[in-house]
Amino acid sequence: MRGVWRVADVRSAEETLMREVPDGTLMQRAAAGLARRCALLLDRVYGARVLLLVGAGNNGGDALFAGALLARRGAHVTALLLSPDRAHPAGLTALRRSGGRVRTRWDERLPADLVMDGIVGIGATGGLREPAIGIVEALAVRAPRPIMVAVDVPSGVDVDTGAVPGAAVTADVTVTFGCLKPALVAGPAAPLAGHVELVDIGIAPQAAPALRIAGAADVAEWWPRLTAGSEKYTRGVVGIATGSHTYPGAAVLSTAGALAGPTGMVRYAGTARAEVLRAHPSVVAADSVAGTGRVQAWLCGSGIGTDEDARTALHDVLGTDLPVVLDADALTMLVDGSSADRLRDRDAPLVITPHDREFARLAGGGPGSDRVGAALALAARMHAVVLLKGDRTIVAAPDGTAWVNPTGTAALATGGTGDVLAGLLASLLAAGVDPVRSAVTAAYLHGLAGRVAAEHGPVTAPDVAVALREAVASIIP
Ligand SMILES: NC(=O)C1=CN([C@@H]2O[C@H](COP(=O)(O)OP(=O)(O)OC[C@H]3O[C@@H](n4cnc5c(N)ncnc54)[C@H](O)[C@@H]3O)[C@@H](O)[C@H]2O)[C@@H](O)CC1
Ligand SMILES: [K+]
Repeated sequence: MRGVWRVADVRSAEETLMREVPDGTLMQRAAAGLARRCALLLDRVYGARVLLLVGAGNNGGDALFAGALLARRGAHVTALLLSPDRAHPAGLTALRRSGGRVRTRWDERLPADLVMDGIVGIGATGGLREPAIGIVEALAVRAPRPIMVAVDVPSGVDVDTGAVPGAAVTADVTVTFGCLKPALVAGPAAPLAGHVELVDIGIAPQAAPALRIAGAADVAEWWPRLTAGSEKYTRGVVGIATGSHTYPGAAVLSTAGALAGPTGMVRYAGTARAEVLRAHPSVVAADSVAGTGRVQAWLCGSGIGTDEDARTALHDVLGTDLPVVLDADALTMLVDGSSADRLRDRDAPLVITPHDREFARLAGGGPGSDRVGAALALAARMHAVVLLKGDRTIVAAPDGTAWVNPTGTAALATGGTGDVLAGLLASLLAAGVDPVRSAVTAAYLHGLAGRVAAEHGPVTAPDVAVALREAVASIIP
């Protein structure tokens, strides 16, 4: 698990460390890491043209010291000071001593193979301002485009939320210091960071992380293991109430997702039973939730519709004391309030898996640009684990913990992939995996499956279901 910390926690960790090391040590470590990464990005440092965009604070200081290191290796380094009176004095001295040049006016002709964005870092408030906006926009359309390296964070983003309030830098690489920050991994800011590289400057935040990122090792650890004594109920039997005459595909896909999980058996309940059995002969099928044998978790939602039968299915699923995943149509039915009593009376875990439009219906407004904050608020209000889908899927728990999924891919933006995800998630719940871990694991493997499927051409939801098995096999020893 990797942690992601907010600005206040980064600052307090920096202050603790700064009391123990000589002045300027942290900035020297940051600048050394930054210069090393920039050198790798350039074909050749000697003779390369490097442009530093230098703002008023220490972020500009990092850029100046890193520029000095590159200048010493023979790069032609020019610092453009956006607030000439406030540029980091020691950084300026170091750059000048190393042969770097300093400019205070933007000029279209300033050459650049590589641009270092040291306009603003964790001290930022609001979007970029002039003259930075004009300069960043001009560089973004320059041909050939220079390599853009953001110092700590791309300037212009809201570091704590990942919102992008106005103009912002789009980086190829972000070299960040000490720890990851929310804007590098979540919200509309995340894609602006490009490839994120973490430089260890020795800080160790003590606060709980604002966000967590699971890795393959976590997923492997949480995945239930088979033992000599395993049978279907120790592995977990999952109930699937999805699909309908009109949308049998949703039932087939969510069942496929469940079968790729650790489940010992899938029981299907609904009117797409013929199609489900044809695709998956191992499934035991019934017409209704009430007529289904013993299960250990339910998935209700996708393709089930919102008619009387669908409402009965939802009501019956929520009436159990089992963990439940609600998706798609089940979320639509939740909004009318008719299941409110059932929700209120439940103690068992509830996981909901909305995309943005479903989220808006449930929450009374879209997630906006603070996706983590919005997901956490809905999780607390509904006493549910919220898996908010997106290219950086968020998992938010009612206790205030939040995760962001690192494996997402645009290849998954195609109809029916959410059904596969929900099936896998329900399968993990039925196996007794904690609801947050189930959601995080399902998102992780689903993303990986999307990537695997994309290696063979354009991706459809059945491809993702098939690739899920390969993704599971690649992670679970
Ligand atoms: N504190 C530390 O120990 C370390 C800090 N480091 C660097 O220092 C940065 C933080 O430095 P600072 O606290 O000086 O803050 P910043 O350099 O992030 O920015 C603060 C300055 O930028 C101006 N500013 C704020 N919002 C702006 C906007 N939207 N557009 C343009 N200008 C804006 C403010 O007037 C302020 O003077 C980090 O991001 C990192 O790059 C690193 O050197 C590592 C060590
Ligand atoms: K920056």
